[in-house]
Amino acid sequence: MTPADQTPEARPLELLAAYVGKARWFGGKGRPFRVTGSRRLGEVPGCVPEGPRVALELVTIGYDDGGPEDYYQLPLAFYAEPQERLEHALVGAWTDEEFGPSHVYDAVHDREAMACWLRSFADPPEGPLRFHRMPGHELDLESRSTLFSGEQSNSSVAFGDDSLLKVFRRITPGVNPDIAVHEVLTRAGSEHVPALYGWLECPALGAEGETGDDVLHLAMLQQFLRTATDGWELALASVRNLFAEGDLRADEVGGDFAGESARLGQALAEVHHSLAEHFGTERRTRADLVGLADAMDRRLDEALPVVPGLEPHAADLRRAFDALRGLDEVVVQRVHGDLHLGQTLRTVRGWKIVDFEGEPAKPLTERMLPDSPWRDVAGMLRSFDYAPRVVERTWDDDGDGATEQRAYRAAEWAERNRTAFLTAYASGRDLTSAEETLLAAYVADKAVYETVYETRNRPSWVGIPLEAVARIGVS
Ligand SMILES: Nc1ncnc2c1ncn2[C@@H]1O[C@H](COP(=O)(O)OP(=O)(O)O)[C@@H](O)[C@H]1O
Ligand SMILES: O=P(O)(O)O[C@H]1O[C@H](CO)[C@@H](O[C@H]2O[C@H](CO)[C@@H](O)[C@H](O)[C@H]2O)[C@H](O)[C@H]1O
Repeated sequence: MTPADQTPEARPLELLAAYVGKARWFGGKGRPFRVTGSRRLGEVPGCVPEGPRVALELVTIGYDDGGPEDYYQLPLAFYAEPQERLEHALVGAWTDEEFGPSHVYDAVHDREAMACWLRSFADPPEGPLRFHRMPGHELDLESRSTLFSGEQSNSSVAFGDDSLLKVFRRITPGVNPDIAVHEVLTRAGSEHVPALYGWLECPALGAEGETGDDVLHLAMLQQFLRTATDGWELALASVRNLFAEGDLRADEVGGDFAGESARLGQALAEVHHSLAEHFGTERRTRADLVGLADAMDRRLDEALPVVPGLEPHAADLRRAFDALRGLDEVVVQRVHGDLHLGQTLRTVRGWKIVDFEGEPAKPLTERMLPDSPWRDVAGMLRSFDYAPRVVERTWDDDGDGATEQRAYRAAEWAERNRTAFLTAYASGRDLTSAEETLLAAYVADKAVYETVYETRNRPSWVGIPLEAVARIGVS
């Protein structure tokens, strides 16, 4: 039984489709889709008479290309009167079965609506929406919400500098890995993740007579890291520093990032250690490694029609994947699954790692499977490649004729930081040849994933992973 099987209610589905289609967090971009249904998961309690009514909708997305349906969460704020301040977040106007004639807005943009969530977390009410709290933190009910802007798969709302609510957008029945990992690492007292304060869930199945213990995890409330700076932004600033100093090398400029990269490598090693300790490890044999190589091959097969520029490099990529077939065994464990610099935050207390949801495009069941920690390392190595290439592309050169020199220095920055990160991750030891093979395959696989991701989301950036793919054959 899936959320689609639940009783549909009359909703102006085309208005919901128009809103979803242009949202950054919608992962179905580039595919023909329709909203085929919408179910009300519940009303957020904690609202006040002078404010909006807030309800959570689960919309079902069907794809005309025959792919499986997806479910997306739309938290909606219902007002009897139009709200000029929320014009940018308007979903539409209709007569709601519960709330009557309404002007309806995406609730994450609305402070009045988000205050209802906070009150519900502070004093969890009974009802279909189940607000859970972790012990040890008193929520600041006076804090005002601010929606994070930017390129994200979910919607994150900060409550002052006290807490951060991540509203999950694509919903899969079952435990959300981000919540599960934060819960375990918070209880273990890990220094490298923001503490989990609570989460929101509801039963997966609503219609009468249905059974099953699946839940829908809808949102996660966590510690707001008030001194945090995004690792991606720090890396970009370091590259800009380097480019601004025409004659200096990466290790000579003030903004050298290698020390941070090394600390980040150490932080990731510690997180992996905690995850292994609390979720356990498993051994995978040669047959599993063949399965892994097959999966990478399949991902390439699926990417080729989407990104024709991959074709000339397909043989080199497959060679990197094939090398896995010669390995005897690998130890797997719970990992991050989609690690890049944008998932790291530098605070006065060191590096924190966030967003343990895995790759948004993968089915949840796959994202929860144990994997090699080298997948995460590969993700970071790819990110150290991205940062200088992004700056290179947007650098206002004023016709200085130094394009080639910049490309050389970009490569130098990437290499310096990759090495610092990797050396610290491995505590200074050399990688075994099996580890090198694994790492090379994961890097190649990640680059393939990125070519598809960029084609669908930021087509002008597809050259970045494509150039990396092209380098795989020559290294
Ligand atoms: N606990 C936190 N405190 C402050 N900022 C955070 C925290 N967690 C995440 N962020 C910021 O919010 C952004 C989005 O978070 P992330 O978990 O990556 O969301 P998404 O799943 O939408 O990609 C991150 O890039 C980071 O800058
Ligand atoms: O952060 P998300 O979980 O939404 O991850 C997706 O988006 C990322 C971009 O925001 C994307 O990362 C790619 O671009 C980054 C620079 O913006 C770069 O640092 C990463 O190395 C690169 O993979 C990620 O792949 C995607 O899953």
